[in-house]
Amino acid sequence: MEQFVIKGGKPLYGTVRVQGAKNAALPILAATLLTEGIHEIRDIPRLSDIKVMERILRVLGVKVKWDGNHMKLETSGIRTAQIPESLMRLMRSSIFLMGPLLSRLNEVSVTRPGGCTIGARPIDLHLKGLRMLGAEIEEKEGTIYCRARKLTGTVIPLDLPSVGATENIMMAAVRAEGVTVIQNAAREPEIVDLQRFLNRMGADVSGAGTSTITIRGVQRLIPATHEVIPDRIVAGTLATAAIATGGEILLTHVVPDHLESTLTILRQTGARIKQEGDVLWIRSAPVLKCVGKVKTAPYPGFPTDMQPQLMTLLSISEGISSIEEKIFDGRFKHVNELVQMGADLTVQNEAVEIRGVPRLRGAVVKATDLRAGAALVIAGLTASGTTHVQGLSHIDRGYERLDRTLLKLGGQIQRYHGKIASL
Ligand SMILES: CC(=O)N[C@H]1[C@@H](OP(=O)(O)OP(=O)(O)OC[C@H]2O[C@@H](n3ccc(=O)[nH]c3=O)[C@H](O)[C@@H]2O)O[C@H](CO)[C@@H](O)[C@@H]1O
Ligand SMILES: C=C(OP(=O)(O)O)C(=O)O
Repeated sequence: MEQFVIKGGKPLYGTVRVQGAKNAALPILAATLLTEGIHEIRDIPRLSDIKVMERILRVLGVKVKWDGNHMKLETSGIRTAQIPESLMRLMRSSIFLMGPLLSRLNEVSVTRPGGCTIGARPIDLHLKGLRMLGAEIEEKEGTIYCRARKLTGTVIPLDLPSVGATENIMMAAVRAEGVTVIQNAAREPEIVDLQRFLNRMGADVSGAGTSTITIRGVQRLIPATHEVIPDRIVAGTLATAAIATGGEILLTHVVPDHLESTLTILRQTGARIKQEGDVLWIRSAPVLKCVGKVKTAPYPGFPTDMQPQLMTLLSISEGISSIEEKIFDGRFKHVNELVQMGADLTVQNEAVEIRGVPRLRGAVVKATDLRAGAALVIAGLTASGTTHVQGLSHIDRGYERLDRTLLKLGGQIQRYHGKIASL
């Protein structure tokens, strides 16, 4: 079993270039299926989720060539519209294949996607959107069959601003006849990046970043070259780790505007943060302070994907804070692990009350999802003694060589394969 062994107590110092965004790269890779030809997608993080997307694309008939973090995809030879259950199950983002394949081949069959256990995560809004565009969808023995003789633009009001449903509908609608309007669309920066890529392919999409996205159907798309945006959650995670360890770091390749809500809260702990162009400078404070009440919310609110990492930081910040999780109903699995490390946390329905303690202590803990894993790594970096973080497959879904990045910043972290004698 792989694990990180972390000796806590070293402040992080140094400079890191932030990786490209997983949540931008995954839908964009799926969107390359919309038309045939050779696409080039640049700055893709080398993550296990990207590997799964690559495997699915290859099964569908796409030829893929890597050059460092850049990927060339030849999408001319698509030979099937069926995605095997074994691959669908590996991640939530497999659902992004629905929209593009339906548009390109008029049919697609998938099973329900897998992914981290952070809540129920239904796909009803994805299916509702595709149905409203004209798809017939039938679920039989676990397989969702989706067919459309023709897709036709319409007004699609979303019951809630789902990121994935917004993206799936955008991709399905780019070649639909007429105009599609997504109301109550999600506004995340990754959606703006998808719009940029689709428009580079010749689509006519506007409004991403606002609650109303308009997609005017076009007849033809062309392959495109695109560089994905920097990962705002990775930037936020590293900033949080620097503050928690009492360090000082520079992050390059960042869009500070994308991190506004995160930086506002991090500053309330007393940390100093300056931004200039695509660089963020973060310096911790001698005493970290509590921040009162925080609620996760759709963008531009405080991101749920930063909630566990912030919880670790507030666990060692003086005073009482609370975090309410408003997006996912099962995203507190890190709480017990942090308590095991000495955090003083009380769960009250959707919220956790956090009473800051002077220091966490090392323990053997397990990541049960991606950001919970990041939170436990930060906890290990600040704790007294040694922390063993298990469940690295979750962390590897979203962070490119996190251990190497932290080592470079002076963190004492090692990845071990197999059993460790002292355990
Ligand atoms: C690959 C990617 O971009 N993942 C991000 C995306 O996930 P994802 O796209 O899955 O998240 P959504 O925005 O869709 O989910 C938000 C909420 O809507 C609910 N919902 C969603 C779809 C649906 O059909 N029905 C429904 O009820 C979900 O259960 C959840 O409670 O946005 C989340 C919220 O910012 C982030 O945590 C994920 O990192
Ligand atoms: C929940 C996340 O991702 P996904 O939607 O891919 O499971 C995440 O990135 O924190």
